[in-house]
Amino acid sequence: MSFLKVKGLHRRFGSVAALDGVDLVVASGSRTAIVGPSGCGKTTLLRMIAGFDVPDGGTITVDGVVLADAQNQLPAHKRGIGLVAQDGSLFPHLTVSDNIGFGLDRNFDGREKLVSELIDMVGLERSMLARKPEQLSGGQQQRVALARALARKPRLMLLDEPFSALDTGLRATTRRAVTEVLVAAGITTILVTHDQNEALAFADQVAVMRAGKFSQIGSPREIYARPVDAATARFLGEAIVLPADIADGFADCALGRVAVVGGARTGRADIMVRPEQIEVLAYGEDGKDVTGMASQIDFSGPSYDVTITTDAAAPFVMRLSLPSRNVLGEGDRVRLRVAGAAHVLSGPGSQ
Ligand SMILES: Nc1ncnc2c1ncn2[C@@H]1O[C@H](COP(=O)(O)OP(=O)(O)OP(=O)(O)O)[C@@H](O)[C@H]1O
Repeated sequence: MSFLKVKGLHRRFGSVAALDGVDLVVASGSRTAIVGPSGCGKTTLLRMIAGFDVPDGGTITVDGVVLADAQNQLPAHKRGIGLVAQDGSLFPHLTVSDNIGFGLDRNFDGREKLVSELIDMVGLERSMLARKPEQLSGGQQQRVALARALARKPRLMLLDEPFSALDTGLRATTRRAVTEVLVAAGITTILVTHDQNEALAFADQVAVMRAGKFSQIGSPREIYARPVDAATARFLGEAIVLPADIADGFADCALGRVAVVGGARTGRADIMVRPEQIEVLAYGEDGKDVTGMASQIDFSGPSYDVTITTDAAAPFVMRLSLPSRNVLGEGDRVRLRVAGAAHVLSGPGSQ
């Protein structure tokens, strides 16, 4: 069931079209991740939904109620939407307890109990309630910011790169903890992130933004395996894009004859395979496989990076990361095979 609907949203700042016709539908209780390069409009969109900025055109509705359109603007505090920003934005002079309870009525009898429940919910010790934010780690501060946003029982939670200031380990732990809390509370959530792995791991719907609009919206697997174009493919991970001749469900390309998905497309088109689909096998005579040579080996413990150049008259060069079980040597010969199907990218010139 759709919960949030954004339709035709526009916002200009001078000559910059920060939002250039954004459409988005978010289902009740779901998790959406918005990814896209810096400056593409992600924060502007969240600020519009939260009610901190006003669109030039388009509509935002939640549960069938219009929050913003050309005529109406529901004030931010009446929208029932929580926002957790990159730095948590805690009040430095207030204790953790007062930060969490900030939006609650001072005279509300159950205030202390609710604050204690919220700190439990985000997995922090109650002994931290008396501390000031500066006495907490970055990850703990983000959990307090989440508890503060949850205190107002939001219908929709907006997370604007809330984990980006944390180092890799803490980032994954905090993300998992926050996801658990939001899922348990059944709160519809939108996460903005630069980190494609984070987006794919967090969301049931990923929306890829480019220059003020979404280039593709879909499930993490769909977006990863079936990107609309090469730019979207590369934004979500390493991609090998190569020209091919397509007929009868197969593509003839520099990696041999590869099965394709993507409709009844025939003729010349670009195809994409993910590097993990490339099987690098010991060299040997097998007329079906493409052969090549290894070079530029960078060993980094569990895996290593290697450049493979195919043996064709017009060689195809690709950089792969392989597990360190059998590290290839400089100049080693290999056979190559593509596991699974390649994806046909849409349109000419999608490279
Ligand atoms: N208040 C403002 N005044 C002028 N330009 C603005 C304003 N806010 C945003 N912009 C511009 O609008 C565009 C979109 O900005 P926005 O902050 O939404 O991008 P973003 O995708 O969130 O970027 P980042 O990932 O770097 O945070 C940018 O070109 C930005 O410079």
